[in-house]
Amino acid sequence: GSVSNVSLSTLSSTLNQRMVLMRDVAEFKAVHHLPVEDLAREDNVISAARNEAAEAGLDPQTVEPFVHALMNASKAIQYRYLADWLATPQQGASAQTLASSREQIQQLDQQLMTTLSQYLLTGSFSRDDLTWLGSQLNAPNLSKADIDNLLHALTQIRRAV
Ligand SMILES: C=C(O[C@@H]1C=C(C(=O)O)C=C[C@H]1O)C(=O)O
Repeated sequence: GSVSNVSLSTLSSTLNQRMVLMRDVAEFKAVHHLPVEDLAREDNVISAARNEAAEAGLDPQTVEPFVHALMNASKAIQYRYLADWLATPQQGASAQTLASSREQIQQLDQQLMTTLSQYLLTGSFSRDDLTWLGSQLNAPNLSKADIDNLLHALTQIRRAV
């Protein structure tokens, strides 16, 4: 129905926005010699997402694999940028601060949970919807395997009973 079509396109654009932010995150980390993986931050992202999921009427436990898949894709995107920049260094880099990127990530994650909850009101993910969603994910440096992992994790998300 039209409600789920709207939710699905919101879902794809929110996911794209989150993954496009990874260029700034990678640039900041490159400039400041910070590692891509930050496990303390990942713990915060997971617990915030669980809270937002519960708030939005989702089963928080079913959201965790999806958030993990999202963070794996986010790290893979950053590693690919860093690898490319070894051969072609960035000139006059001017990324926003990591704190500001993380604020945006937090808001996008909240948006993801409310959108997912709305979408799942009308049923579970159909094969066609997953195919369409996969075709819309177009952030630079996102691989086919990253997309497959994300889509698989999406199908595990349930509304709270
Ligand atoms: C995006 C970042 O890089 C990695 C990916 C994270 C994410 O996708 O939320 C969180 C922590 C890092 O392991 C970050 O450091 O904020």
